[in-house]
Amino acid sequence: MRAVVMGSGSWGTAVAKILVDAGNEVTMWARRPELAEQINTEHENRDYLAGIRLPDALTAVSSIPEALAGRELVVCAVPSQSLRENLTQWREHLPDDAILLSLAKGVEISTGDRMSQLIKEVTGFDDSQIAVLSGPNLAREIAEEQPAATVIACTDEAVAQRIQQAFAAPYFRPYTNTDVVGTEIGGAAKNVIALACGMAAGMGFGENTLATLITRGLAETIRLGTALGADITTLAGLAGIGDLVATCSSPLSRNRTFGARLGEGASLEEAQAATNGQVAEGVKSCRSVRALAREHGVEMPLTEAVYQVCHQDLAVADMVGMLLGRTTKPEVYGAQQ
Ligand SMILES: NC(=O)c1ccc[n+]([C@@H]2O[C@H](COP(=O)([O-])OP(=O)(O)OC[C@H]3O[C@@H](n4cnc5c(N)ncnc54)[C@H](O)[C@@H]3O)[C@@H](O)[C@H]2O)c1
Ligand SMILES: O=P(O)(O)OC[C@H](O)CO
Repeated sequence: MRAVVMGSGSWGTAVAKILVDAGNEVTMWARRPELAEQINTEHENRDYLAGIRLPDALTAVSSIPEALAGRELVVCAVPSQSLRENLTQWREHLPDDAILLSLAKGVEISTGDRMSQLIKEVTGFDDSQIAVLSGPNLAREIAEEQPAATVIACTDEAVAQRIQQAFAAPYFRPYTNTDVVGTEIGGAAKNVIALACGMAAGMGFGENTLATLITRGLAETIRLGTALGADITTLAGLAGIGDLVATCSSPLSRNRTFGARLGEGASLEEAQAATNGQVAEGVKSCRSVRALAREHGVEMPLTEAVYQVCHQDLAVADMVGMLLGRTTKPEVYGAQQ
């Protein structure tokens, strides 16, 4: 396919490399002309993926009209809270028959929109032109060509299969799914749970605590997802438990790392400063995921606790008492408890 990746952060760059390695004609859009120049001449993106040699065939531009002209696949690789603002600028230059693929794992704070909903609102495109990609995909590991898999979700299965073909590289195996809601909710919710796991690790807790947070994090993700119409099996797959395990366990995760800094005693501002401008989506999305849960009458205690730490000055140490002091319950998956 003739593809463009709009956004040159760590995941956008890794995805552009996958698309080239899978045999597509690919360009990237970078906001900063000097970054586009670096990719074109030095074949490296030092700010986000230092040390990774990018394919010679991968080009970059900083002009939006030039980036989008004649593209069949437009990959949206900017953070979720900035997608609306970016897409609004891209809109008039999008080919009418393009397929838009979202990489962002978040829920918009101002509207509660998932990314596919936001894309539909801004572009007016048909659902069959809107897809999402999500899975256990830490950018650096994939840029190093470590084997991994992902999910491409679109309500139109044939479109999902077309994108699947475009992403099939020797080290990257895409699966398809028509459950866009489940795929998106899995990606957004796991960032919040990864913050909680990081906090636990930062406080010095071990694997029992981590496994408990991952498992109960999955339980609340399933409750929210199914309340929104997701298929529970999506959340049992790569875009659910798969991504949850990778993100909650890996020191490469920005969300887990952010949480760990808080658990070690850093303030929110100090943890933010340490990200070097890279997005930890869960810090913002804990607000919108919590709002969605409340709107749908779904209990999400871990998300609530992370929200209170990030936005209501709850001390990380007090989070433990808040979670363990809840009333006792049976362990049931899919129920509203
Ligand atoms: N990095 C990963 O391992 C990874 C993997 C899977 C999914 N994701 C998701 O992909 C999305 C993009 O992540 P990333 O890792 O590439 O992010 P990043 O922070 O590394 O880069 C963000 C990119 O978006 C650009 N951008 C454009 N408008 C922006 C704005 N208004 N504010 C901030 N940045 C703006 C930045 O210049 C930068 O090129 C996120 O939703 C993230 O959760 C990331
Ligand atoms: O670095 P994070 O925490 O944004 O996570 C990256 C990916 O979403 C993992 O699949």
